[in-house]
Amino acid sequence: MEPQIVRIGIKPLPLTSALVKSDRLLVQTLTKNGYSCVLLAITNPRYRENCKSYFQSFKDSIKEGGFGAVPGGLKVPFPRSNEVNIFTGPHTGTTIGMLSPWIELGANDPLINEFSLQVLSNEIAYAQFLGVRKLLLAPPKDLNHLAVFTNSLNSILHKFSDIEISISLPICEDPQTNPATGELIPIIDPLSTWDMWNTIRIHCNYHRNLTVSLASPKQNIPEHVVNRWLLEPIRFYLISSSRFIPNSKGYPVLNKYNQLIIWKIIQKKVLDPPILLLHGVDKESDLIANLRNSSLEDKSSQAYLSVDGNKVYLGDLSFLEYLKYLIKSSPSHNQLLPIEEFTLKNLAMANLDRSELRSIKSLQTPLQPLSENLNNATYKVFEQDQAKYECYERAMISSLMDLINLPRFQHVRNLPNFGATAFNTSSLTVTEKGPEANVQQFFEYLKILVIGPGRGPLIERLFAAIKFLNLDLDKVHITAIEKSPTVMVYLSQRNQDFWNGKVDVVNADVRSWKPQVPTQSGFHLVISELLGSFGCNELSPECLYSVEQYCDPDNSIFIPKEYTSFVAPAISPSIYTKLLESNDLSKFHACYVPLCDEYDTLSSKYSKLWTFQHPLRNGNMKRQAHTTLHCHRKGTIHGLLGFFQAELYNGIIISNCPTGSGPSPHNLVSWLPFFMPLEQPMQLTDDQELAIFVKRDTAPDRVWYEWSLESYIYLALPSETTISRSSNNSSSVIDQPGRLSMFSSTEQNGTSRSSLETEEYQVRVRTGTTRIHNTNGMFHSMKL
Ligand SMILES: C[S@@+](CC[C@H](N)C(=O)[O-])C[C@H]1O[C@@H](n2cnc3c(N)ncnc32)[C@H](O)[C@@H]1O
Repeated sequence: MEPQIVRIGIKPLPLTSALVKSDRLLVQTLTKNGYSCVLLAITNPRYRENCKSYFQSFKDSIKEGGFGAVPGGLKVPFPRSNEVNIFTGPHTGTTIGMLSPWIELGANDPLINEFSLQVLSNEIAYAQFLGVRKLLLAPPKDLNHLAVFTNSLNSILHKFSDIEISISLPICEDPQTNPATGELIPIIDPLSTWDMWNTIRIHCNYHRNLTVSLASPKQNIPEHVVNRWLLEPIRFYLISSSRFIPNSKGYPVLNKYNQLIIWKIIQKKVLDPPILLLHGVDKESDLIANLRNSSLEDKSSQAYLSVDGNKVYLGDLSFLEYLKYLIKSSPSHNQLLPIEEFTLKNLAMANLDRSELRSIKSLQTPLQPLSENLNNATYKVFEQDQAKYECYERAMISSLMDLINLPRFQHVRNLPNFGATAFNTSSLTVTEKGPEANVQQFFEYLKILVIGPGRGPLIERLFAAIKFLNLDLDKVHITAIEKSPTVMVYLSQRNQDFWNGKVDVVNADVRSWKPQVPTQSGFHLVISELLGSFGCNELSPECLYSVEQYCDPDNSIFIPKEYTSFVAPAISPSIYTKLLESNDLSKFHACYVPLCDEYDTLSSKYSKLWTFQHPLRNGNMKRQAHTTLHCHRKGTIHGLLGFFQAELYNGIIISNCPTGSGPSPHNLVSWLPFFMPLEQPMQLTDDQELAIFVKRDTAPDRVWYEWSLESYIYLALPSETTISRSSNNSSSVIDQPGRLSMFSSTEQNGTSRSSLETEEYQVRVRTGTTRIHNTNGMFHSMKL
């Protein structure tokens, strides 16, 4: 799929539409002027008046007990030709429909609600007839009856299965000004509009045809609000002309924060970018237009249309030109993490079908390099991660230095003139016939084992490290064990062509491999990269444990030396929707590698689960961890994101934790996170605690993870209340085993129990829980 071109549309003023009269002429003229689409109201004020008077007479007849005058008898008239704004024609392909904002879909009065639903149904049916498939709907007016609104909306979504309804909302509440002082009052809940959308979407069970359209903010808004919206299906991003300011030449420009939001949205949503929708640019009284009209000679950017001899103002095209410039300059204002840029670019080039991207097919299951052979393209993608190989090379240099400082390996150091020829690793020239020729037997080889070299990038780096240290290659013996027979063909060729056969390349599974010659045992350095997104999920512990018997447990060095798994609660409505649409509950019990534009963590930190250190010394590969995390912000958790951090050697760290969990380079691109979904999303309000349980379990032939969550709030209760409630066991919400976890803040400070009678207790109350997922690895496991 090619990266999608960002489109710019326009919402003309109702007056402009009325003056032009022909919707076809208006849409075609505006698209000729450079807009991709035009938003028009489906019906006009005449329809509103007609509907309202029908409703009034219906209500009157109910009162009078007239014929058929029961609420069920309401039948709102369908719009007539003089009551619609859009007619058939080729232009409907570039027309977006706006549903009437005057209806009250959320009215608690059943009659008004039914009336509104019927008006909406009529408008949608007409839009469907025209082939206008994307419709914009105004937000609910009465937040106290949101359920009424969503119930009507839900029935509409089910009735019109090919229509997309986009609810328009401000990206964030606008701050109010204190009328007395004129000062801005800070926004209490910057996620309030997101919260409204989230409720609507949950009520409608993540319906695929329900999207959101966001209005750009008046003031700068917190970054976490933008990030939250980026996970949502944003169809239109509305930009009012009032958000623009004139630059020094009088041209309209956006301020920095509005520019950044647009760049972030179009970059992160490059696979399906929203349409940028300008409105208000055809206001005759527009400040910027007036300013420019008076200061500039050039009026060429003012668009007009001649209708019945009159000039109708279509707006100032410099707004459109500015947005085009913003889109064009987006690549030089990168808002993405290196891994996001890398994977989105690869995805955009992968020529995926659009519907595939939205389906469960786009959810990859994690690679299993142990049980499946990777293909050439996958290895090539790995090899693009220069930062990873640089870390490995540094770890190799550092570990080799430590080894050659040992008295027994002094002889490996420094050969006169060595390095002049032998370590040109791209055409390695070794003078001996074979690795053991000319080498006196009393020398101890420095024996290095590379496990799973793939196409050889780690071996290449190993030669670079040896060259850097100017070691005597004759006294180094390198064995490489690769289990995939297919990549072995490439690796053997590379060994002959570039490494002069210096590497003893073995095609075997390291777990069943046995050394054939003395140089193939007693390894001093073992290098591998069998790490998955969650650390141990590519079964590195199992593979590395099997070679410990051929190493010196006290002196051998393993790269990586250790790796730790982490988790964080994940927000991912997009993955949840895909899993839901699969109609297969078992899919909620498998693990995935998500696309990088469809997840975020709800907590700012990650919870550490477990660590594998090499050598392991014992064969216990089972692990489990029960940890807690604090979530400051509200949100819906759709799963857990798994990450890892690996220490390659003495402080050289690699990790895929996005905000870092240690001094790892920020530009690693190999590992997206690991995703463990929840069958039932979990709602959290602000400042809740999350308890996470994850287990790594094993059987002789496989390894799997199980996971579950619980959420808690802390309540401050006077001590008497706490004691009486818990002593009579009347409350099931108070954490019963947690009577141990009930604690007094003063008690923690060392004050005696007897002095606490009137103190406050903090009680940890469980507010939610999930089931245990993937019990006994029934749905997902990694084959051994
Ligand atoms: C993640 S890839 C890394 C490949 C290479 N190091 C790179 O950076 O491109 C893991 C490699 O280890 C190999 N492998 C996995 N388990 C193995 C085992 N038990 N024995 C030998 N090779 C194994 C796989 O075939 C694959 O080539």
